[in-house]
Amino acid sequence: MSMQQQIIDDLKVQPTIEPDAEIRKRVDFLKSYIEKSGSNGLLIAISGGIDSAVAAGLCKRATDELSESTGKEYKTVGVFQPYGSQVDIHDSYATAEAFDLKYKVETNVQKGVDAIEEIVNSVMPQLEQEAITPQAKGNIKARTRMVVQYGIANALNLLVVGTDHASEAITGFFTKYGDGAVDITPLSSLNKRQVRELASHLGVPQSILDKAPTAGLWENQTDETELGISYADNSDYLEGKTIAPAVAEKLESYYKRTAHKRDPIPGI
Ligand SMILES: Nc1ncnc2c1ncn2[C@@H]1O[C@H](COP(=O)(O)OP(=O)(O)OC[C@H]2O[C@@H]([n+]3cccc(C(=O)O)c3)[C@H](O)[C@@H]2O)[C@@H](O)[C@H]1O
Ligand SMILES: Nc1ncnc2c1ncn2[C@@H]1O[C@H](COP(=O)(O)OP(=O)(O)OP(=O)(O)O)[C@@H](O)[C@H]1O
Ligand SMILES: [Mg+2]
Repeated sequence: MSMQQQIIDDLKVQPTIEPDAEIRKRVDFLKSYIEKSGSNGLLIAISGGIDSAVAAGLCKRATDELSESTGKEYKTVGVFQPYGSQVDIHDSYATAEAFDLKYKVETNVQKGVDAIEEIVNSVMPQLEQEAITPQAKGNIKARTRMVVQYGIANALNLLVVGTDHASEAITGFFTKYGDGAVDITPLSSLNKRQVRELASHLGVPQSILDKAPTAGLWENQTDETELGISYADNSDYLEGKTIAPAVAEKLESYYKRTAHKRDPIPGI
């Protein structure tokens, strides 16, 4: 079997999808998992990007339908987590508006992130290192967001929803135990193109559909420039199409290098 086919099988990607059926299947998955876990609903961190907008739309449908069928309130809590000021925070609010989120809170992570950065930097000279890099600080931002999310989820008995999908899983493009540390991933097995298809069907605001995907961890970061691979190529590869051999090799190299983020923790 080719490595491409092996990756497609591992990440369970379909070459084509029927968006409405996918939405139904994923809403049902969330509903049955909420019931099985005995939780009161879902927490979704909303960044103003497309992945969290799609996830928020699925979450809200799931908890609305459960509330309706059981007569008990199941919540979707949207959490906006800027670091200082966030230029596109209006898109986070637009997501909440589009899906009529009753519960939405803003938890600025700057103080927490800066305090952790200071602690880490304070020991760098003893370890014969310079101050941490912007990339390492970016990962502290993602992990600080996670700590805040779990603080809220613990208090309200909610499940933390992740936005990882196959186009991120293949490159390991997430922070280990940061945005990768969640309870449930309703977008898994979709590539980025398919996430966009769901977004259109769910009614994600146009300004969000038009934006370049970004982790927003440092200035002018975009996924495609950091990785050096377009989401069109990434999605084609995951649909089993032939892409330029050099690009396929790059994707496969990311996949191998980041296996530790997808595998269970190694033990002896
Ligand atoms: N072979 C191995 N086996 C077990 N563990 C291994 C390991 N190699 C590294 N590690 C551990 O993993 C750590 C490195 O992984 P990690 O901490 O994730 O850090 P890193 O490798 O920097 O990966 C983060 C990447 O995800 C991107 N990101 C982050 C957050 C959000 C988004 C987004 O799209 O929104 C994107 C970010 O731009 C960056 O490219 C190492 O410090 C080490 O602790
Ligand atoms: N500023 C933020 N506020 C709240 N949540 C955030 C923030 N930044 C990242 N997150 C969380 O981390 C997840 C991973 O970010 P990622 O950039 O991959 O997704 P996205 O921003 O929703 O979509 P896109 O890939 O199009 O930028 C987000 O979906 C969101 O749940
Ligand atoms: Mg983003």
